Amino acid sequence: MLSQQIRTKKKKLLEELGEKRLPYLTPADTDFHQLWKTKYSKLIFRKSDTVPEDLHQMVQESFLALREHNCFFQDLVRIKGKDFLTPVSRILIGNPGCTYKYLNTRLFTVPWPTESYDIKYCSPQIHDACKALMRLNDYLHIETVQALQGQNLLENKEIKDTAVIDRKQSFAASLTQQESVSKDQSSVCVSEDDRTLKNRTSYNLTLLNYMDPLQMLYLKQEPYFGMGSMAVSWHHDENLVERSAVAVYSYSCEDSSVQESNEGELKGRDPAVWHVGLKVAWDIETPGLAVPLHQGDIYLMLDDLNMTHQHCVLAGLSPRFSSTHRVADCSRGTLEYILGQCELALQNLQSGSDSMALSLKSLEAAVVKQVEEIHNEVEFEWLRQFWFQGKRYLKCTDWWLKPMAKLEEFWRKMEIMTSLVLSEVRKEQQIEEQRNETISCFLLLLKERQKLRKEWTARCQSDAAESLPEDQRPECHPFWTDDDECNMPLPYDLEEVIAYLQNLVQWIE
Ligand SMILES: O=C(O)CCC(=O)C(=O)O
Ligand SMILES: [Fe+2]
Repeated sequence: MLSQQIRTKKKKLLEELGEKRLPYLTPADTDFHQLWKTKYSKLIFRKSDTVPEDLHQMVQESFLALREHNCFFQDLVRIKGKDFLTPVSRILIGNPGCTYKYLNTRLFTVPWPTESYDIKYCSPQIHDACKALMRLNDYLHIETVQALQGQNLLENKEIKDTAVIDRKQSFAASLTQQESVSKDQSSVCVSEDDRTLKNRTSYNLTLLNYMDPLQMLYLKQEPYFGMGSMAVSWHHDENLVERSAVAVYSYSCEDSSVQESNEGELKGRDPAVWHVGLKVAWDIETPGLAVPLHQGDIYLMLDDLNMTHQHCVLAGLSPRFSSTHRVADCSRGTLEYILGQCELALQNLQSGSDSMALSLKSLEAAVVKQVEEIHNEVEFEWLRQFWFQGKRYLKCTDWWLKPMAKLEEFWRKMEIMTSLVLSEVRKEQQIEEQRNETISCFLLLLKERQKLRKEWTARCQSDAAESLPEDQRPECHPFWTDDDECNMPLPYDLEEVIAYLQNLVQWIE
């Protein structure tokens, strides 16, 4: 649905609700487990005592170490064209070179220690923390696979049963078995199911959240059910592989002296305790669910739960960390991908015989379009996203600095390529069909570039941006003015270039 329609629908619902609130259940309600089983069955909960004690210890120490080293940051996200600072502070940890985009913000992983990568951390504790979270990731992966197998969520029941038997044998043994009966249809499907299972559970990163409610001046109130203060508003998780699971480890630093309100005494959820809230999307019939989360509890959102339902995080009174493991859709989100794109674009650039004069190999519309698209992608999805987050990544590791410098070098070459297209266009030549097509494509992409540059300049100058401490303040980079001696072939502001091309297009038509 279009976001405008969603907004209208949401607004209408809230107006209809007025002072009334929709019902929701907590463990204090008799129907709680029945509702969970029937309407929220793909939400899996594991109490802290099911998790190995040494893992708890490692993970909890990591959270505290990362907080100690000031590695958590509020994100300056953009929703419906407005800038907001998230109440929770975050850090992304995961596979080297991976990114995760949410609410128009691309977060870059602090890499966890991965074989064959030489990663330098700012302190040994940060290294240990990343390592511990990778161990938690492995643990949650196994838990998720088991939960999915237990839930009959694989396509075909019969095949699923075979798969379970297979997994009970050693990996090597099951491989041999599959080979020996490879002509057997069901066995082929088993491996397909295995692949599906792997694709939907191989968490490649975790987004860590931290919030101390007592430090927050204002928290939004949950609007539909009256569930109280929210740390994270209702949402679907974005940018995930379709039907992939999400696993969350929750660590609220509960003080044993804080008295929990007696069960049954209160109406609704206990405001002292952290909860995850769930609702069925676009459904006001089904009551909501508020599940209390205590120190070290885990929950999983399996299969399409994240699509059919929304979730939110309801704040308690104590500071709380969570580690949310995801299968990010990295098809356009890895360093490897964007470097590959840049190399593709630069294939259209050639240096002449004197090796100084640069020129373009092709002026074909499709080629120019592809190059200018990649130019926009590297500028707005990578360079500006990265520098917008200030120097935050340097708190943990310098891992991204080199790749960013490389991407900027590529981008500079693409600025030259854009200027070369422009000078070709300026040459008065016989006007041919192909040239018109090239100019229109080119113009469209420059307009997009200009629009996005304006948006990013504004984003860097918002009140929220300027309220941030110096070391977190967004940097509008790359940025240059006409007097800068930076040898840029084109101005930052493309207004005049666009006006010129616009004119040309009109004249041709
Ligand atoms: O902290 C949690 O329990 C979940 C947070 C969440 O929903 C998110 O970060 O997307
Ligand atoms: Fe979420």
